[in-house]
Amino acid sequence: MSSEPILELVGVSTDIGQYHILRGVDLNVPANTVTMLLGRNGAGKTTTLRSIMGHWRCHEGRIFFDGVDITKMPTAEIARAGIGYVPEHMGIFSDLTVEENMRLAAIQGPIDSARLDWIFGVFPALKTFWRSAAGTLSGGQKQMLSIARAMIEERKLYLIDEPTKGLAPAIVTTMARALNDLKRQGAAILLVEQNFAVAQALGDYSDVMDDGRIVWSGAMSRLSENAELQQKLMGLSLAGS
Ligand SMILES: Nc1ncnc2c1ncn2[C@@H]1O[C@H](COP(=O)(O)OP(=O)(O)OP(=O)(O)O)[C@@H](O)[C@H]1O
Repeated sequence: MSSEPILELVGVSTDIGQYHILRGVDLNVPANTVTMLLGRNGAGKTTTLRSIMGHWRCHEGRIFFDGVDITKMPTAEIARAGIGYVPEHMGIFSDLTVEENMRLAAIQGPIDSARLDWIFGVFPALKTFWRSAAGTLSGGQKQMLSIARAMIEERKLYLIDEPTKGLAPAIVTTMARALNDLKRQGAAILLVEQNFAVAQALGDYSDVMDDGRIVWSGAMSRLSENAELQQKLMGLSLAGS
């Protein structure tokens, strides 16, 4: 890979209760790239993101972010170090307004108005519903708010779990544009995404998981050109899914 990794997992193993979910994950995310984390349902993608954030604690292995060992750091400190996390189930506060959700997400202080204008440009609905309770937004708007919360301050790395799941095509396009903007600003993104058109359009690299391990790693273009490889790694033709 061309650039130094901003994130490096070395032999990360995580148990949930009695189950061995991650079994020695080795993963590199190069700076200023989009790395796709792919694999069948239950392969361990969400558990990998949660282990990076310290929501699950790995019992073996090491996690380095920007050269610093974050393996045992408290989650809040990991976030402050510069990782934005967008969980699969949104992570927004339904009873609070859009504005309050955004203000709470700005962990370094007041919201930067230029950055907020950029977010309103990408997701105009958030401006329209600024003073509405987040719980009253549509599914797509909630997903936009969830991503916008992570975008409100500059982060070196974003971990984003299935941002387009269940969204209408027009909103998927908006979402993809927002992620592209983040990358153009110099961020790295580790993205779990089942929509192959999105994965193909955004991904520079791809890591495929199976049964708690990375089983293939390489340029996204190599995977998208090779239907046989997709079939072998994921048991399905991604292009047809
Ligand atoms: N809280 C939990 N308790 C018990 N098992 C869990 C828990 N969370 C996840 N698992 C199990 O860990 C395995 C990996 O789950 P994970 O959510 O990381 O997979 P995934 O690759 O993200 O899949 P999906 O696309 O379905 O979200 C699965 O077998 C799942 O059932």
